[in-house]
Amino acid sequence: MSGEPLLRVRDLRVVIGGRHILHGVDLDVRAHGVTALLGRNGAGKTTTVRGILGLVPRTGSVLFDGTETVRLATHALVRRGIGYAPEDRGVFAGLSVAENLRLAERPGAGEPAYALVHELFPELRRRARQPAGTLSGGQQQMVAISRTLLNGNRLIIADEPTKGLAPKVVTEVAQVLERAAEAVPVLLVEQNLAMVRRLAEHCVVLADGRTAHHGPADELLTDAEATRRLLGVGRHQDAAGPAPADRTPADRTAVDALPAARPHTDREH
Ligand SMILES: Nc1ncnc2c1ncn2[C@@H]1O[C@H](COP(=O)(O)OP(=O)(O)OP(=O)(O)O)[C@@H](O)[C@H]1O
Repeated sequence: MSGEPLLRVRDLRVVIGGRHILHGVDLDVRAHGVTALLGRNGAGKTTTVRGILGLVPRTGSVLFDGTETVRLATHALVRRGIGYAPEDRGVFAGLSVAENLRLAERPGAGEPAYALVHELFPELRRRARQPAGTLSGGQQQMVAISRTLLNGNRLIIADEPTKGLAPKVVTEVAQVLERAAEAVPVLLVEQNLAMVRRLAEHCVVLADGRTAHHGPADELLTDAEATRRLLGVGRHQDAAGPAPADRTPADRTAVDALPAARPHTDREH
Protein backbone atom coordinates (compact mmCIF):
# COMPACT_ATOMS: atom_id res chain seq x y z
CA MET A 1 0.00 0.00 0.00
CA SER A 2 1.16 3.54 -0.72
CA GLY A 3 3.19 5.41 1.87
CA GLU A 4 1.25 8.67 1.45
CA PRO A 5 -0.37 9.64 4.74
CA LEU A 6 -4.07 10.49 4.77
CA LEU A 7 -3.42 13.36 7.17
CA ARG A 8 -0.14 15.26 7.28
CA VAL A 9 0.32 17.88 9.98
CA ARG A 10 3.37 20.11 9.96
CA ASP A 11 4.49 22.78 12.40
CA LEU A 12 1.04 23.05 14.01
CA ARG A 13 1.02 25.91 16.48
CA VAL A 14 -1.76 27.00 18.81
CA VAL A 15 -1.85 30.07 21.01
CA ILE A 16 -4.80 30.46 23.40
CA GLY A 17 -5.24 33.59 25.49
CA GLY A 18 -1.65 34.60 24.78
CA ARG A 19 -0.35 31.23 25.97
CA HIS A 20 1.64 29.10 23.51
CA ILE A 21 0.16 25.60 23.82
CA LEU A 22 1.53 23.96 20.69
CA HIS A 23 4.99 24.95 19.48
CA GLY A 24 5.23 22.89 16.31
CA VAL A 25 3.52 19.52 16.11
CA ASP A 26 4.29 17.23 13.16
CA LEU A 27 2.34 14.06 12.62
CA ASP A 28 1.24 11.72 9.87
CA VAL A 29 -1.86 9.56 10.02
CA ARG A 30 -1.69 6.48 7.83
CA ALA A 31 -4.39 5.71 5.30
CA HIS A 32 -5.28 2.52 7.14
CA GLY A 33 -5.36 1.12 10.65
CA VAL A 34 -4.74 3.00 13.88
CA THR A 35 -2.17 5.74 14.50
CA ALA A 36 -1.81 6.55 18.20
CA LEU A 37 -1.18 10.04 19.58
CA LEU A 38 0.53 9.72 22.95
CA GLY A 39 2.06 11.94 25.59
CA ARG A 40 1.95 12.75 29.27
CA ASN A 41 -0.90 14.74 30.79
CA GLY A 42 -0.86 18.27 29.41
CA ALA A 43 1.49 17.41 26.52
CA GLY A 44 -0.96 18.90 24.02
CA LYS A 45 -2.82 15.88 22.57
CA THR A 46 -6.35 17.26 22.82
CA THR A 47 -5.20 20.68 21.62
CA THR A 48 -3.59 19.01 18.61
CA VAL A 49 -6.88 17.29 17.76
CA ARG A 50 -8.76 20.53 18.26
CA GLY A 51 -6.21 22.32 16.08
CA ILE A 52 -6.59 19.75 13.30
CA LEU A 53 -10.36 20.20 13.46
CA GLY A 54 -10.21 24.01 13.53
CA LEU A 55 -11.77 24.19 16.98
CA VAL A 56 -8.96 26.46 18.16
CA PRO A 57 -7.03 29.11 16.18
CA ARG A 58 -3.99 27.49 14.63
CA THR A 59 -1.18 28.00 12.16
CA GLY A 60 0.97 25.56 10.24
CA SER A 61 -0.10 23.01 7.69
CA VAL A 62 -2.83 20.36 7.89
CA LEU A 63 -3.00 18.40 4.65
CA PHE A 64 -6.00 16.09 4.46
CA ASP A 65 -5.80 13.73 1.52
CA GLY A 66 -3.38 16.11 -0.14
CA THR A 67 -5.49 19.28 0.33
CA GLU A 68 -4.48 22.11 2.67
CA THR A 69 -7.22 22.57 5.29
CA VAL A 70 -5.58 24.81 7.87
CA ARG A 71 -7.67 27.80 6.86
CA LEU A 72 -10.97 25.90 6.63
CA ALA A 73 -13.72 26.24 9.21
CA THR A 74 -14.63 23.18 11.24
CA HIS A 75 -17.89 22.52 9.38
CA ALA A 76 -16.06 22.56 6.04
CA LEU A 77 -13.49 20.11 7.38
CA VAL A 78 -16.14 17.79 8.73
CA ARG A 79 -17.84 17.79 5.35
CA ARG A 80 -14.59 16.64 3.81
CA GLY A 81 -14.83 13.47 5.83
CA ILE A 82 -13.28 13.77 9.29
CA GLY A 83 -15.36 12.21 12.06
CA TYR A 84 -14.65 13.18 15.67
CA ALA A 85 -15.44 11.15 18.77
CA PRO A 86 -14.68 13.62 21.60
CA GLU A 87 -13.34 12.70 25.01
CA ASP A 88 -16.77 13.03 26.68
CA ARG A 89 -18.41 10.94 23.88
CA GLY A 90 -21.10 13.57 23.33
CA VAL A 91 -23.92 11.03 23.73
CA PHE A 92 -27.36 12.48 24.54
CA ALA A 93 -28.40 10.49 27.60
CA GLY A 94 -32.14 11.17 27.34
CA LEU A 95 -32.38 10.17 23.68
CA SER A 96 -32.55 6.61 22.42
CA VAL A 97 -29.68 4.93 20.61
CA ALA A 98 -31.54 5.33 17.30
CA GLU A 99 -32.16 9.02 17.95
CA ASN A 100 -28.52 9.61 18.83
CA LEU A 101 -27.52 8.03 15.53
CA ARG A 102 -30.15 9.93 13.57
CA LEU A 103 -28.78 13.22 14.90
CA ALA A 104 -25.46 12.43 13.28
CA GLU A 105 -26.93 11.97 9.80
CA ARG A 106 -25.52 14.57 7.46
CA PRO A 107 -27.74 15.74 4.62
CA GLY A 108 -25.90 15.60 1.33
CA ALA A 109 -23.41 12.99 2.55
CA GLY A 110 -25.25 10.20 0.78
CA GLU A 111 -27.27 7.41 2.33
CA PRO A 112 -26.25 7.01 6.01
CA ALA A 113 -24.20 3.83 6.44
CA TYR A 114 -26.52 2.03 8.86
CA ALA A 115 -25.67 -1.28 7.20
CA LEU A 116 -22.00 -0.81 8.15
CA VAL A 117 -22.84 0.34 11.68
CA HIS A 118 -25.17 -2.61 12.29
CA GLU A 119 -22.70 -5.04 10.78
CA LEU A 120 -19.94 -3.79 13.08
CA PHE A 121 -22.14 -3.32 16.15
CA PRO A 122 -25.24 -5.55 15.96
CA GLU A 123 -25.86 -4.69 19.60
CA LEU A 124 -26.88 -1.16 18.64
CA ARG A 125 -29.69 -2.46 16.46
CA ARG A 126 -30.97 -4.56 19.36
CA ARG A 127 -30.76 -1.58 21.68
CA ALA A 128 -32.16 0.98 19.22
CA ARG A 129 -34.94 2.11 21.56
CA GLN A 130 -32.88 2.09 24.74
CA PRO A 131 -32.07 5.50 26.26
CA ALA A 132 -28.37 6.09 25.60
CA GLY A 133 -27.88 7.17 29.21
CA THR A 134 -28.57 3.62 30.37
CA LEU A 135 -25.86 2.09 28.17
CA SER A 136 -22.52 0.96 29.57
CA GLY A 137 -19.49 3.15 28.86
CA GLY A 138 -18.38 0.72 26.17
CA GLN A 139 -21.79 0.76 24.51
CA GLN A 140 -21.84 4.56 24.59
CA GLN A 141 -18.48 4.50 22.89
CA MET A 142 -20.05 2.25 20.21
CA VAL A 143 -22.64 5.00 19.67
CA ALA A 144 -19.95 7.71 19.52
CA ILE A 145 -17.86 5.74 17.00
CA SER A 146 -20.93 4.72 15.00
CA ARG A 147 -21.83 8.36 14.51
CA THR A 148 -18.45 8.89 12.88
CA LEU A 149 -19.04 5.91 10.58
CA LEU A 150 -22.53 6.88 9.40
CA ASN A 151 -21.49 9.60 6.99
CA GLY A 152 -18.83 7.91 4.95
CA ASN A 153 -16.04 9.68 6.83
CA ARG A 154 -12.54 8.91 5.64
CA LEU A 155 -10.84 9.46 9.00
CA ILE A 156 -11.97 9.01 12.59
CA ILE A 157 -10.35 10.92 15.42
CA ALA A 158 -11.06 9.35 18.83
CA ASP A 159 -9.93 11.34 21.87
CA GLU A 160 -9.14 9.16 24.90
CA PRO A 161 -12.05 6.75 24.40
CA THR A 162 -11.06 4.67 27.43
CA LYS A 163 -10.63 7.53 29.88
CA GLY A 164 -12.42 6.87 33.15
CA LEU A 165 -13.76 3.50 32.05
CA ALA A 166 -13.66 0.34 34.15
CA PRO A 167 -11.05 -2.19 33.01
CA LYS A 168 -13.64 -4.59 31.58
CA VAL A 169 -15.16 -1.79 29.54
CA VAL A 170 -11.72 -0.85 28.21
CA THR A 171 -11.65 -4.26 26.54
CA GLU A 172 -15.05 -3.59 24.96
CA VAL A 173 -13.84 -0.25 23.63
CA ALA A 174 -10.71 -1.86 22.20
CA GLN A 175 -12.95 -4.24 20.27
CA VAL A 176 -15.14 -1.35 19.10
CA LEU A 177 -12.16 0.56 17.74
CA GLU A 178 -10.55 -2.49 16.24
CA ARG A 179 -13.72 -3.13 14.25
CA ALA A 180 -14.11 0.53 13.26
CA ALA A 181 -10.50 0.68 12.07
CA GLU A 182 -11.19 -2.18 9.67
CA ALA A 183 -13.49 0.24 7.84
CA VAL A 184 -11.85 3.65 8.37
CA PRO A 185 -8.39 4.79 9.53
CA VAL A 186 -8.27 6.08 13.09
CA LEU A 187 -6.18 8.68 14.91
CA LEU A 188 -6.39 7.50 18.49
CA VAL A 189 -5.47 9.74 21.44
CA GLU A 190 -4.78 7.30 24.23
CA GLN A 191 -3.06 7.00 27.61
CA ASN A 192 -3.73 3.30 28.06
CA LEU A 193 -0.66 1.65 26.59
CA ALA A 194 -2.27 -1.78 26.49
CA MET A 195 -4.81 -0.27 24.08
CA VAL A 196 -2.01 1.20 22.00
CA ARG A 197 -0.16 -2.10 21.99
CA ARG A 198 -3.23 -3.92 20.79
CA LEU A 199 -4.49 -1.45 18.20
CA ALA A 200 -1.82 0.86 16.85
CA GLU A 201 0.74 0.26 14.20
CA HIS A 202 2.34 3.67 14.39
CA CYS A 203 2.54 6.26 17.10
CA VAL A 204 3.41 9.90 17.60
CA VAL A 205 4.47 11.14 21.02
CA LEU A 206 4.06 14.76 22.11
CA ALA A 207 5.97 16.49 24.88
CA ASP A 208 5.50 20.12 25.89
CA GLY A 209 3.46 20.96 22.80
CA ARG A 210 5.90 19.47 20.30
CA THR A 211 6.45 16.16 18.55
CA ALA A 212 9.06 14.29 20.56
CA HIS A 213 8.97 10.92 18.80
CA HIS A 214 7.27 9.02 16.01
CA GLY A 215 7.64 5.50 14.71
CA PRO A 216 6.30 1.97 14.97
CA ALA A 217 4.24 1.58 18.15
CA ASP A 218 5.69 -1.81 19.08
CA GLU A 219 9.22 -0.43 18.84
CA LEU A 220 8.41 2.30 21.38
CA LEU A 221 6.44 0.05 23.70
CA THR A 222 9.21 -2.50 23.97
CA ASP A 223 11.81 0.17 24.74
CA ALA A 224 11.64 0.65 28.51
CA GLU A 225 13.99 3.63 28.52
CA ALA A 226 12.04 5.46 25.80
CA THR A 227 8.64 4.83 27.39
CA ARG A 228 10.01 6.10 30.71
CA ARG A 229 11.50 9.20 29.14
CA LEU A 230 8.64 10.04 26.77
CA LEU A 231 5.60 8.82 28.64
CA GLY A 232 6.72 8.76 32.24
CA VAL A 233 5.89 5.09 32.63
CA GLY A 234 7.43 4.16 35.96
CA ARG A 235 10.01 1.60 37.02
CA HIS A 236 7.38 -0.97 38.00
CA GLN A 237 5.17 -0.37 35.05
CA ASP A 238 6.30 -1.39 31.63
CA ALA A 239 4.51 -0.39 28.48
CA ALA A 240 2.13 -3.31 28.77
CA GLY A 241 0.95 -2.03 32.15
CA PRO A 242 2.08 -2.65 35.69
CA ALA A 243 4.51 -5.49 36.28
CA PRO A 244 2.53 -8.66 37.09
CA ALA A 245 3.50 -8.62 40.77
CA ASP A 246 2.32 -5.03 41.13
CA ARG A 247 -0.99 -5.42 39.39
CA THR A 248 -4.25 -5.02 41.17
CA PRO A 249 -7.06 -7.37 40.09
CA ALA A 250 -8.46 -4.47 38.05
CA ASP A 251 -5.13 -3.98 36.28
CA ARG A 252 -5.02 -7.68 35.49
CA THR A 253 -8.39 -7.51 33.78
CA ALA A 254 -7.43 -4.45 31.76
CA VAL A 255 -4.01 -5.58 30.68
CA ASP A 256 -4.37 -9.31 30.31
CA ALA A 257 -7.64 -9.01 28.45
CA LEU A 258 -5.88 -7.02 25.77
CA PRO A 259 -3.81 -9.38 23.67
CA ALA A 260 -0.66 -8.18 21.99
CA ALA A 261 -1.01 -6.32 18.73
CA ARG A 262 -2.45 -8.26 15.84
CA PRO A 263 0.11 -9.16 13.22
CA HIS A 264 0.18 -6.27 10.80
CA THR A 265 0.33 -7.03 7.15
CA ASP A 266 1.39 -3.65 5.84
CA ARG A 267 4.28 -2.16 7.70
CA GLU A 268 6.55 -0.87 5.03
CA HIS A 269 5.79 2.80 5.15
N1 LIG B 1 -8.35 26.70 26.44
C1 LIG B 1 -7.20 26.67 27.09
N2 LIG B 1 -6.72 27.76 27.72
C2 LIG B 1 -5.55 27.73 28.37
N3 LIG B 1 -4.76 26.64 28.46
C3 LIG B 1 -5.17 25.53 27.87
C4 LIG B 1 -6.40 25.46 27.14
N4 LIG B 1 -6.55 24.20 26.65
C5 LIG B 1 -5.45 23.53 27.07
N5 LIG B 1 -4.64 24.31 27.79
C6 LIG B 1 -3.35 23.90 28.38
O1 LIG B 1 -2.56 23.41 27.34
C7 LIG B 1 -1.79 22.28 27.76
C8 LIG B 1 -2.12 21.11 26.87
O2 LIG B 1 -3.45 20.70 27.11
P1 LIG B 1 -4.11 19.45 26.37
O3 LIG B 1 -5.48 19.27 26.94
O4 LIG B 1 -3.98 19.63 24.91
O5 LIG B 1 -3.14 18.28 26.82
P2 LIG B 1 -3.36 16.71 26.76
O6 LIG B 1 -2.07 16.13 26.30
O7 LIG B 1 -4.59 16.40 25.96
O8 LIG B 1 -3.57 16.38 28.30
P3 LIG B 1 -4.49 15.30 29.04
O9 LIG B 1 -3.87 13.99 28.74
O10 LIG B 1 -4.37 15.71 30.46
O11 LIG B 1 -5.89 15.45 28.47
C9 LIG B 1 -2.16 22.07 29.22
O12 LIG B 1 -1.18 22.70 30.01
C10 LIG B 1 -3.49 22.76 29.36
O13 LIG B 1 -3.67 23.23 30.66
